Amino acid sequence: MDELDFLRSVLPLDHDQSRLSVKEGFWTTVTFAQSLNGCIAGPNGTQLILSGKQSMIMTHWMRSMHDAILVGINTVLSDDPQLNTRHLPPREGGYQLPLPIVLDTHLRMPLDCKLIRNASSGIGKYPLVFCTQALQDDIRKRTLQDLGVKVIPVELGSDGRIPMSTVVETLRQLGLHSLMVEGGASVLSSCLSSARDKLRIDRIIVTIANCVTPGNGTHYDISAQMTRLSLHTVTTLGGDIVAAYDLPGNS
Ligand SMILES: NC(=O)C1=CN([C@@H]2O[C@H](COP(=O)(O)OP(=O)(O)OC[C@H]3O[C@@H](n4cnc5c(N)ncnc54)[C@H](O)[C@@H]3O)[C@@H](O)[C@H]2O)C=CC1
Ligand SMILES: Nc1nc(O)c(N)c(N[C@@H]2O[C@H](COP(=O)(O)O)[C@@H](O)[C@H]2O)n1
Repeated sequence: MDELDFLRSVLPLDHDQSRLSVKEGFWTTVTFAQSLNGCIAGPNGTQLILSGKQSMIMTHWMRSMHDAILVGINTVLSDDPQLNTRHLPPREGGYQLPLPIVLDTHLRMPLDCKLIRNASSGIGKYPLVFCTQALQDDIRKRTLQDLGVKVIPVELGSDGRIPMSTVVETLRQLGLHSLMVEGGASVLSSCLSSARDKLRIDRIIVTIANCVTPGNGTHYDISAQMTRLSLHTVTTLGGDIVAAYDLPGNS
């Protein structure tokens, strides 16, 4: 099985198998890469390239299939990600890029981050940033908006965070139909925790890279009880294991 065969077997794709096909509803994929000892980043959130070449290409194909891609602000601060599809083979017309979504409660997004720089150079979409309602009239909001960033202030949940249900509802209202959640650790924790009540997760896709990572690496964690997922499909890509899971109760 290659990267595309894997994705065809785990995602509901359209007739030409290039995009997710969920016209009426909304599809959420949660995905991340981890080392064999369960780390998604190094100590203090230092970025680690865990995925091998093939599983990284699989992630970029997955990006090209979703309408939006979401990360937490710490991921932007530590990795300065591009969230694009640059590892895919060049083709005429390029690939549709997902809209970058950042959960940035206190609007800490650097004005010179790659997401903004790429968009202003015409090689990416301007990110959509969710922040607290308290920053509705803040100068930081206006500064980001002046650069082209779309900022959406929302009421925080009882945990002081942006509720994932509000994010999904907003994306639906914007006419988007699919979201790929890429992390980091806190976002994965809150998504996998809130899956029990508000956020419907349709597929979890994990790359288990063939590496062990040193030191006190970064893990995600959930405080709720143990949950057994159901294994949908598993394959190997290069030296990595790539597995797709469903949450219990999702049909
Ligand atoms: N291996 C992988 O696949 C990935 C690894 N990472 C790694 O994760 C690390 C960053 O993880 P974290 O520090 O945990 O930060 P994070 O990227 O998950 O961002 C967390 C921050 O987002 C904001 N936020 C607002 N609403 C939230 C909500 N509902 N849930 C969670 N956060 C919310 C808060 O300010 C919170 O502190 C980086 O080192 C990065 O390299 C990130 C993505 C993928
Ligand atoms: N699939 C995957 N494998 C890894 O080894 C990773 N470190 C990540 N990290 C995620 O990808 C983002 C970087 O994106 P760009 O390469 O800049 O497009 C990083 O911020 C994490 O979200 N993913």
